[in-house]
Amino acid sequence: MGSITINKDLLRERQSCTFNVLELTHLWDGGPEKTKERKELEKFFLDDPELQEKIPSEYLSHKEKYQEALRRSCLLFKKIKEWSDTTGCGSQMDTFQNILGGMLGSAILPDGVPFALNYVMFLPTVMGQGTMQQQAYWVSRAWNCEIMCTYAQTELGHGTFIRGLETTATYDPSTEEFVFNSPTLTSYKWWPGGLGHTCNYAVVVAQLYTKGQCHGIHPFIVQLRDEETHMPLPGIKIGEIGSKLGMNTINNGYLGFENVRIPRENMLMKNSKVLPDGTYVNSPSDKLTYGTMIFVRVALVRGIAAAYLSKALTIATRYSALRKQGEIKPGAGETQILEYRTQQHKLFPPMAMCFAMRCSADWLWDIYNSVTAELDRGDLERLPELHAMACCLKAVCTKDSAKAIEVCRLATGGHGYMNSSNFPSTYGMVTAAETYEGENTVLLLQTARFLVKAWQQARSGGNLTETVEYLKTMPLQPLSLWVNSLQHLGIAFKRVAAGNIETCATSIERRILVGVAPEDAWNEVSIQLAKAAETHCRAFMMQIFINFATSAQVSPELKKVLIELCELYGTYFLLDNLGDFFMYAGLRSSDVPSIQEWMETLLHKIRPNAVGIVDGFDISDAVLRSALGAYDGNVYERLFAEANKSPLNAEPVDESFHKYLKPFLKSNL
Ligand SMILES: CCCCCCCCCCCCCCCCCC(=O)SCCNC(=O)CCNC(=O)[C@H](O)C(C)(C)COP(=O)(O)OP(=O)(O)OC[C@H]1O[C@@H](n2cnc3c(N)ncnc32)[C@H](O)[C@@H]1OP(=O)(O)O
Ligand SMILES: Cc1cc2nc3c(=O)[nH]c(=O)nc-3n(C[C@H](O)[C@H](O)[C@H](O)COP(=O)(O)OP(=O)(O)OC[C@H]3O[C@@H](n4cnc5c(N)ncnc54)[C@H](O)[C@@H]3O)c2cc1C
Repeated sequence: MGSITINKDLLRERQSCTFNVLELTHLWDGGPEKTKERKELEKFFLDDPELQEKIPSEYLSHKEKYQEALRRSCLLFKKIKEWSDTTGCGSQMDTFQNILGGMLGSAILPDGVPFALNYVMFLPTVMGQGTMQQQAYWVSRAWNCEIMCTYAQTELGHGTFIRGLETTATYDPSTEEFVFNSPTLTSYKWWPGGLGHTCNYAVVVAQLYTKGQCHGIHPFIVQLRDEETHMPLPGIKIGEIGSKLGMNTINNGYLGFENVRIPRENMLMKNSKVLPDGTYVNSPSDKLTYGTMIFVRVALVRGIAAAYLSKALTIATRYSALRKQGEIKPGAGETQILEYRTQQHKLFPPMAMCFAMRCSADWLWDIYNSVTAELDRGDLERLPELHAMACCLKAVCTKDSAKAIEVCRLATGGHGYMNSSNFPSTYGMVTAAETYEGENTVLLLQTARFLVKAWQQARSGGNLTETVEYLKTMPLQPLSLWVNSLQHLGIAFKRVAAGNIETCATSIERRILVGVAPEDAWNEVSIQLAKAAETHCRAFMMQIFINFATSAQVSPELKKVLIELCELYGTYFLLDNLGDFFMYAGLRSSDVPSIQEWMETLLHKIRPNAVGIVDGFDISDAVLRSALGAYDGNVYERLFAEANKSPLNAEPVDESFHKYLKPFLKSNL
């Protein structure tokens, strides 16, 4: 390879950018201090040669991949402690978030961190559902990695319908122990991250039986393996579930129980309890058991959906600025593919989505923290709204992100199909989030349940919480003529959501009136219900983005870009769902050409800043891990270098030629 210089087209793009890229980086990170901290953190971890990949993981066997991931995880977590002890810079929680779900983790362990569940689910469950004594004991042990833990809820037979879990925990007052059993094959735990060969403890969710009565599902801490030998304890049947579409180093496992006994104190008893004599004490709300799932859904919107989309966009946009293919005007010379309006339509709306996701994630994180504090004071009033918003934002953002990452891959043509583009592993990571922590359709239906209730509340003149307030006002406002403005977009999205919710509510009512059972009516209308939840989420994201773009304390140049992206978000989804806007928002077909033109003009306006915007995400090459997306744009040299890492290129003639191909060819002479 020749000497590395910055690609000329990328240089030109950077020179023509109209805003200060560093200002965007600071805005994205949450301030200059945060940017500084992130960069120091990245340097500390990514400059360590021991944490760098020696052989691309695609060329390792399944077992080697796991072993290498475990080696790096141990080093990584030692370094996290070193980092916090020596720098005092940033809270450990920030660092963990960056490692487990954020950019840093994806640079060092792109196919998943086998320790993730210890931090993402075990610790939050103990903190949310354990008593003070339980927290004091287990949190420090797990936090300091004296033990390694996971969260075992899903079973072979049930993932969504958790009330149907089959694992049993039966209380034995004579020994003050719970006895765990897996009565059927379908009751085996299946999926928990790190369960296969990494963890020695787990929170296990099981049906609690005491005094002959079942009290539903509850969380327990169960030791799985000996702390010295790591051998499975008697009665524990444990293993790994095998190779998957992605996340192949997170070590998902299975787990069965045969009369496994644990002390009574290992039931997490902050909410409900079993007394030594076996008396069951009820929780103030059975929904509190579901708290950890809310936490992870909240964390995923930023940590997975927005973060991985920003990576895919950086790769595809830089590549599109330097890749030349064909001519727009014959004889005018080959054009950067980013000049094609269709290419801009592939890349710029996802850029807008990325910003909308980030604003929504910040809002969600804030309300998560305030509602959690209210729950601790026994106030459950805002829990349904938090649950509803966490569900729909998790579903819509992971869906948009996965879809957009695939569009980014397609936008890079054949080279995007290479593992060295880093699209396959990025997609594998994000599409998993469409399923785990609540399958997306199921989560949308949870939001719909809240929305239909809110609709009924609005009709009967009751009070409504912040996110559904519009259900009261929207139907009353007269439909006005269409105006191409952000304000009108915000209202139109709410009208569409309100209209969809009303359609569902009246469809259900109509069916019930003619004698359909309410549950059947719900199922019959559920296609529309899932859609209503999505339109509610979209209206929410539109409004949050409008508030953010119009009130951001930034330079006029950057503000202009934010507003353009915000308008693009609105026009893109409007044009993609015209039927809804015709039905509910007063749009007429004669309005459409001007909106189409508005959207096309926005693509044209964003075009000169496209590279600047993705540069503003400030994702280093070590984090991007992409031959197509590196900052210098030396794509072809990098593709060659990556191809030469293929073990097949180690010898000019592979031994299989002599073994198979040569005899075969000769036999045909
Ligand atoms: C340090 C941190 C760093 C973070 C970094 C970023 C992250 C990085 C991550 C990378 C690593 C990846 C790790 C992968 C982790 C995956 C782990 C899992 O999947 S684990 C497995 C995850 N598994 C799943 O997610 C399973 C999905 N299934 C479920 O969640 C539930 O079973 C269900 C919701 C579907 C139904 O439940 P069911 O009992 O049949 O309920 P009904 O329908 O009958 O409704 C009854 C009432 O309850 C209400 N309500 C419901 N939920 C909640 C809630 N959470 N709250 C409050 N309320 C709730 C509901 O509204 C209703 O209210 P109302 O109308 O009566 O007033
Ligand atoms: C990579 C990965 C990591 C995971 N990690 C963990 C972990 O650490 N710990 C853990 O406990 N679990 C984990 N899981 C399991 C995960 O939480 C479940 O897979 C998820 O909750 C979905 O459940 P399921 O697989 O049973 O799907 P199902 O519920 O069987 O869904 C199949 C289909 O049925 C539909 N469906 C189901 N119920 C309804 C309904 N009520 N209404 C309408 N449609 C419905 C769904 O929409 C979907 O289309 C992980 C999963 C993955 C993929």
